[in-house]
This record gives sequence, C-alpha cells and structure tokens, in this order.
Amino acid sequence: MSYVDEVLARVKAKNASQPEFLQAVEEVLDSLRPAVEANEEKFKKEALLERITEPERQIIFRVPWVDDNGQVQVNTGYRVQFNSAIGPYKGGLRLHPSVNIGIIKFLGFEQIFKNSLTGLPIGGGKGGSDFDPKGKSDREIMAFCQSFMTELYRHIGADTDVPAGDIGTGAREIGYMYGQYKRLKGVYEGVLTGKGLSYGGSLARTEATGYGLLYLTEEMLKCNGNDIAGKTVAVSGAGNVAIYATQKAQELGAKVVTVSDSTGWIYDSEGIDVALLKEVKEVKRARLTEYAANRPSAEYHEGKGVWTVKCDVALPCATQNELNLEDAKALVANGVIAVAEGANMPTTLDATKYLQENGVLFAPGKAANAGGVATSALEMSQNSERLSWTFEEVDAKLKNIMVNIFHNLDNAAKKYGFEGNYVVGANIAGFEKVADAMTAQGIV
Ligand SMILES: NC(=O)C1=CN([C@@H]2O[C@H](COP(=O)(O)OP(=O)(O)OC[C@H]3O[C@@H](n4cnc5c(N)ncnc54)[C@H](O)[C@@H]3O)[C@@H](O)[C@H]2O)C=CC1
Ligand SMILES: O=C(O)CCC(=O)C(=O)O
Repeated sequence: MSYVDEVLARVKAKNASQPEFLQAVEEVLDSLRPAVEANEEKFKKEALLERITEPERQIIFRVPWVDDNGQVQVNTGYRVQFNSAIGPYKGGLRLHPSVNIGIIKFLGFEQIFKNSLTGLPIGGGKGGSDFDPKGKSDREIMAFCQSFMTELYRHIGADTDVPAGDIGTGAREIGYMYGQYKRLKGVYEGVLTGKGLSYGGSLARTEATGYGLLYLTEEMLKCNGNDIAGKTVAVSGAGNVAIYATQKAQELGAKVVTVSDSTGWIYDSEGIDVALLKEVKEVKRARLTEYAANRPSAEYHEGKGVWTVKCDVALPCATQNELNLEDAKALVANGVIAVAEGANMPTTLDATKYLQENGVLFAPGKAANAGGVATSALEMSQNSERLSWTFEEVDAKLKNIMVNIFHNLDNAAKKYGFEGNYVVGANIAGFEKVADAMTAQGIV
C-alpha cells in the first residue's frame, strides 16, 4: 500500500463520523500523490501526512446567552487551529445550525493550502458555532457574540490566531466580537479581520472574495483562449461572496442570471440587479422573494435549481456540496465551459471528476476564493503598520495575488504531468510550501 493510501485509511478509521472532513482530506491527499511519491521515504519517516491531517489544537466550548424573552440559550463554539507552519492561524468563523466539529475541521484543513497559495504568511484555522443568526434581533446577536468571545479571546491574538467572517458572520458580528475582545484583553490590535473601516478594517475586504473569484476566473479563461466578457453566468448563494462575484462579473461584461438562498432561487433574464440584491440581502436581510417582488424580469423558484439554467460559467458561492453529479451533468449538457468555486468545497468529488472529464475548466475553492483571506492578510499588514491603503491599492494587490495563484497552480499541474488539472495544481502548490516549513521546523 502506498504511503498516501496508508494515511487515508488511518484518517478514515479515525474520523468516520466526519464526512466533510474525510471528503476534503481525500481530495487533497489523492491529488498530492505525485508530489508525495517524489519524497515518499522522507515524508513517511517524518509522518508528514499524519501530522498535516491532525489539527494542532481543537477548542470546543459552551456559549450561553440570553434571548429576548429572558430565556437562556446554549450553543457550542469551536476553533480548530489546524496548522501554524507558515504563519498565525487564519480563517473565518461560521455561524450556522449545521456547524459541527467535522465541518470546522474540513474548513480548517482546506484553509491550510488556500492560505499557502496566497503567498502570504498565514497558517490555517477555522471556527464557528451552531448558533443560527437568522431571525435574531440585534441584541440577541450581540449577546451571542459577546459570550462567544468571552471564551475565544484567550486562544487568539494578532500574532497567534486571527479569525474573520464566513457564513452568518459579517461586519455586524465582527464588530460585536471585536468590542468584547478589546474589553476583555485591553489591547487594541488586529485580532480579527473584516473589521469596520472606522476601527481598523481594510477597504475592499468586503468585496475581496467575490472580486478575487472573478480575477482568477478571468485569468483561467484568458489562458485557455477565452474571455469572461459576453458570457452568461450562473451564481448560487446571495451572501457576501455571491453579491460581489455578481458585481465584478457584470463589470467585466458578463451577464449573471441567477442567485439563490437556502429557500429558493432567482432567474433574472435581464441580469441580476446588484443594487437591489444588496438592498434585499445586506440592508433588509430579507428573502429573495423580496427581490422578485421588485424586479419584473425576475422569476422566483422554490428549492434548488440554479444549475439547470443554461450558462457558460458556473460560480457556486453558497455552501459545501451544493453542486452534485446530477447538477454537473445538467451543466455539461447545457454547454458550460468553466466552473470556479466561490464557496468552500461546493462541488462533490464525483461532480468535479465529471466536469473535468468533460473538458470543463475547473478552479477549486482553495484557489478561486482565496482573495478573501489574502485581503484579510493585507488588513493585518495595514494594522501592523498603523496605516490604511486606498481601495485601488488593495484591489490592485488582490488582482495580482489572484493572477499569481492561477499561474502557480497551472505551473504545478504542468510540472507533475497533469496539465489543465487545477485541482492537482492547487493542492500541490499549496502543500509544497507548508511541507517545507514543517520539515524545517522539526517534529512539532
Ligand atoms: N466571506 C468570505 O470572505 C469567504 C467565504 N467563503 C465561502 O463562501 C461561501 C459563502 O460564504 P459567505 O458569502 O461569506 O456567507 P453569507 O452568510 O454571506 O452567505 C451565504 C449564502 O449562502 C446561502 N446558503 C447557506 N447555506 C445554504 C444552503 N444549505 N443551501 C443553499 N444556500 C445556502 C445563504 O442563504 C446565503 O445566501 C461559504 O462556503 C464560505 O465558507 C470562502 C472564502 C471567503
Ligand atoms: O478572511 C479570512 O481570514 C477568512 C476567510 C475564510 O474563512 C475562507 O477563506 O474560507
């Protein structure tokens, strides 16, 4: 049995109840085979793959808070500090009822390679809670965030672990958490990213993940003799990533015809009206029915269905495993040419394989959505220098980072004989730097 298969079998046996984590590990280890085989004896002796698949630390804690009826509610909080070989742990906090330790581990594991791909000094971590922000009052959100930070603050810091937003955690939640951290620790430091502009946030962080997704998609299409301008694009999700992906796609001359949320989806034949989408989702925190009610060209459909729409480019920007084999078949039948993941692991393993086998350009999330965390690292730099850069400066750095990421993974894929396989390219390019740093730092 090869070293990769031995480790895969061990990880499966040990984490049998964590399907998302196993899916992420399987995808990464499987595509690392050529890079691991080139150093098999050394990696095996150092147990490098066993170490990289085992978090350095997992913190699980109680989060009690009081709702508007005076009732005490209890949630579970998580922070998985997965790997600090190349920098302080860095990764978002997800607030969603589906959150459990396996989901946080999958996200933290992905984050190691994504953060390495940015070329910036950030390690991998992720956290969150099974708290559901939907339908909660501002006071309830604040009560939860303060309680969550009352435990988390002792484990994080500007040079140790720097959390940020993710599903359910936006500017409002980061603000409440930052206030509580400062109150408890008495230090004004860049411990969180995605902060408001009045207290250390970076211009363009809000837009960064969606914009970055389009910069990488544009480069991937260009290097394959194509162009984003004039394309019809299907986007899923209607949150931070989806909104700014839609905005940038349209700025680049594409037409985005869909968005979705957890209850339904929109088909807008005229192209999504981004100002209206922002009003519905960012200001009113309402359902997409509200978008349809105010837009004559839009149809609202209940349930899932974005991937049945004819499009050239598909950008899944909602959540994990939202694009399955059946969806991939529908996309291919409708002539899709590229799929780029705005969300983390939105495409199932069999769907990814089907898309690649059918000649679809496929950019995995750890490369395609790395613009968010890269801009978070730029926020950390600005906080350290006590300076703020202009929107244009940050946006230009972001674009440069995304274009470099694409070329790094394209080159890594070519180097190992997998030209055009950007999953293999991203995993190997992300892994090499982390493996090198882990080896250099000894057995820790
Ligand atoms: N915000 C960021 O900077 C980054 C986010 N991501 C990933 O992008 C994805 C979206 O995150 P955000 O836009 O930040 O979150 P968000 O909370 O702003 O929006 C999430 C969107 O996805 C939809 N959604 C969530 N669960 C769903 C489900 N089960 N079925 C259908 N739709 C669902 C929600 O209705 C919402 O429209 C996640 O996978 C996240 O991990 C990745 C990199 C950075
Ligand atoms: O900006 C960050 O630190 C976190 C981004 C994130 O959670 C992600 O890349 O999935």
